Amino acid sequence: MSEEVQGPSTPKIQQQEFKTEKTYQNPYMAKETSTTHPNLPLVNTDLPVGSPQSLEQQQTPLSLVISSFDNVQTLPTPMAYTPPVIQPRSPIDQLNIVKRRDPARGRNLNVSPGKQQRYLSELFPLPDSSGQRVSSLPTVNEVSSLDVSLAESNIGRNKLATEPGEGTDDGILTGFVVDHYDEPLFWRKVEEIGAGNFSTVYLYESLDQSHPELRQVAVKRIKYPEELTLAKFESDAKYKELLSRLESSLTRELNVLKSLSHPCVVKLYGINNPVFLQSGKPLRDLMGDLDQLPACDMIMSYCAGGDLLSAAASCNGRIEMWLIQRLFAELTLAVKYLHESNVIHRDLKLENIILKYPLPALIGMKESPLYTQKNFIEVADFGLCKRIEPGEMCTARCGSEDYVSPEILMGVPYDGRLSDTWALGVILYGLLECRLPFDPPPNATARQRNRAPAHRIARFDWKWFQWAETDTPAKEIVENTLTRKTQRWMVEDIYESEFVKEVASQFAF
Ligand SMILES: Nc1ncnc2c1ncn2[C@@H]1O[C@H](COP(=O)(O)OP(=O)(O)OP(=O)(O)O)[C@@H](O)[C@H]1O
Repeated sequence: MSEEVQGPSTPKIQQQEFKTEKTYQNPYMAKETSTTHPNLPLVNTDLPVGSPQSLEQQQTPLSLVISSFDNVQTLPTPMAYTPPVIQPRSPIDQLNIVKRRDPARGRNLNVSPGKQQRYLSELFPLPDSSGQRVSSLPTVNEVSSLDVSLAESNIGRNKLATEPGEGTDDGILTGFVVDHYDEPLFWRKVEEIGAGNFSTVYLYESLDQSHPELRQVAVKRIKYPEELTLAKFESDAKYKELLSRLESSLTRELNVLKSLSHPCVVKLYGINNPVFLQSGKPLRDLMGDLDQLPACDMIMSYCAGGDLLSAAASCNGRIEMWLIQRLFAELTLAVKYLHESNVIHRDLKLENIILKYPLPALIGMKESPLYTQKNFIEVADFGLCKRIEPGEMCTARCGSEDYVSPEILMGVPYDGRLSDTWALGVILYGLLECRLPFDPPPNATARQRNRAPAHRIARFDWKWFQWAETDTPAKEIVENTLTRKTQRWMVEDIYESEFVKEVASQFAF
């Protein structure tokens, strides 16, 4: 082990067998049984670090081998995780998903954030599911609170046949401002600005000048899973279940977005069809007798700087510390606001932090009065969010795998707020170290590179590399978030930290 590489007190965990015999019902596949996996230790995430039990766990034969990394030029990331041929037996090994890499992202960044994250969600499968398998675990019922059926109503139905953006492909979008459904507004498509697993995002410009704030908008067009676009499955019970899951997920995203108002959270300005905001089952209401799913275009605030992952990639991950502090302070404010509003995000990651302006413009604002007056970021992508009751635990296993907390991986009920702060720790580590904490270490052996991040996450197996010898107030945030849930900081603790408080107290927005 290289002497100069010192990490936080990453526990080494005794290899134990899973005791659980829980059976998970996978709605898309045959029943799978979770039993013991020989290679995966049981991680008791409730043990305080330093406790006798925890120390006992450290006496593990699975010691992490860190050899010297003198010759490391780039940080390796496996292109794909090939699951073992054996029957999956632990909750983690049920995460049978393929990693995709977006070649446009992070091309020049010798850090592993330059990849499209593996995605796991039990809520609904990926739209282009050809090469993807979505982990689907204990079924949970996270239905939308909105349960208004507009089946009897004709609102919006006449719009379907002439859906401008998609249907006629003339690049003109007709939309309605939230809660003002009597008067349509029109936008012209400019270009595609982003794409995720569940949507494509476009820049649109207003065709009239009546609403200056709506002059440029980001339009998020939902991609439907292939299973729903193939009409031959329509009679299937499976199709109906999938449609209803997608619908509740979509309405949840829309209704939560509609209720939020914070400078550092993306704004939902409007929608191409009011039914999406008025009905609890808009897809079924709008489909009617038609054999196609209705286009769903969310009209949102536009962030000209793109996402933080791409921005970091564009400067080879070298973002100055003042800017990291500034961006992270805003992110903390946004998440604090969400949690105070009883909303958990569940998909916080670099790709979902979007910059209001391009990076050079943000850097140029450092010395300007705008520095304290304008927000730099918005948090986007509420596709996996959930409104929770105080104290409510979640069971849906979802998120992007590199950012997902150990308790979500292990399949135990989890506090969504603590899983969000775990993701904040991953993000801050990523910005500081130019790699994600649970990527294979820079000097990884071939065996370590083939191991999925999930295995390292379950062991809290991360280390400082670039920051091993240097101190910064940012480190305490990472060390107190990438830790066991019983010790993990809530967002209020992060907000109170020196690193965040120093900057956040200056904001005038
Ligand atoms: N309001 C916006 N302004 C500018 N760009 C945006 C905006 N919203 C999204 N984008 C871009 O589009 C990308 C995809 O958006 P989003 O994450 O909402 O889609 P998704 O399909 O839900 O993604 P995921 O696969 O991560 O769930 C973002 O990473 C970002 O680059």
